[in-house]
Amino acid sequence: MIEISHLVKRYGDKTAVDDLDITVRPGIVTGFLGPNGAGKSTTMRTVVGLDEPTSGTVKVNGRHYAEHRSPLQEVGALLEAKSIHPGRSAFGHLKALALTHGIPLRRVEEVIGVAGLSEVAGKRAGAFSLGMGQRLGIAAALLGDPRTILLDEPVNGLDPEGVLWIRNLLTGLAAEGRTVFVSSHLMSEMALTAQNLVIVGRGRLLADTTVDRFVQDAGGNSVVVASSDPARLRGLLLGPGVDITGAAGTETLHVTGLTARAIGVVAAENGIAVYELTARSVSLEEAFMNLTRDSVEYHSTSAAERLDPAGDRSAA
Ligand SMILES: Nc1ncnc2c1ncn2[C@@H]1O[C@H](COP(=O)(O)OP(=O)(O)OP(=O)(O)O)[C@@H](O)[C@H]1O
Repeated sequence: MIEISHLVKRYGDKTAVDDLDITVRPGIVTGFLGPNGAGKSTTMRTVVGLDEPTSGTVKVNGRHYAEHRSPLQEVGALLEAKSIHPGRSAFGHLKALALTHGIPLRRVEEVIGVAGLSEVAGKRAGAFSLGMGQRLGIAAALLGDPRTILLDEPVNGLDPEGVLWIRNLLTGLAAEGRTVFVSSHLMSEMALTAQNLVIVGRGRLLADTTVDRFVQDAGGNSVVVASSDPARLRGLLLGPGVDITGAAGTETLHVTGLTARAIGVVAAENGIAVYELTARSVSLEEAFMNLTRDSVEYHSTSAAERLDPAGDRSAA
């Protein structure tokens, strides 16, 4: 469990984290999302004592990180700044970590296997690809068999097989009752992996919710149905958990809470002709961008804006 209470972190004039209040629970994967510079890495660094909060408290498994007697066995972290000696082999790196933390060498072999690095364990870490480096970082995070795992952008640089591996690994770790807190820019990947989402922008909490709730609040999955008798169809479809909207005088209804298939069956059973039946799923990326639009610090400009910064296209 990670308990972050009124966390503030400032670097000079810059407030990287602004009064963040969240609890990351065990037994589920919690996705940590936000635009570039939102304060995700800073927050994670404070959890493992790499950054001191300006104010507020951060506890992991009930204590401040520094108060744990064997922190690597409490919290495993993959953070952006890697401290791997490039001349060392993957095995050598993990062995050195294990030796300094009283972890048996058999565990090194184990995590090398889990991370899929068995064939390259003797290779210089400096020659590793981005994806192999990520796997080594994750192996190091798991070395102490920690109850809480923090991963900053773990899918960065991984190929599709690696992305799937991470998804299964995180889900498995959570199923074992561990706390899994993972940052990512990939909303669609988080939707598949996480149950809870913490979304930040400019250091502030924007949402602390479940993936299901987030989808629902963003408009949920709906079905558009155009038919010969929308008023009668509406009456037939209405029921608990079903919401139907549609402008008067049009043949189109927007239905949430029922599948397109179920609507088609009801229409057919009641002799109503269906002209259109379209399932619409909300794009999570779109919902995320709507939520964080005002918090994005690093906007790119469109090609048109770059060509004509004054925005006066009539002169062109
Ligand atoms: N050591 C530092 N000194 C000064 N400013 C910093 C430092 N670390 C982070 N910042 C600033 O704090 C803000 C939050 O940065 P942080 O890296 O935590 O964001 P992030 O959400 O992890 O971003 P990204 O998605 O790009 O990795 C940024 O504006 C960043 O420039």
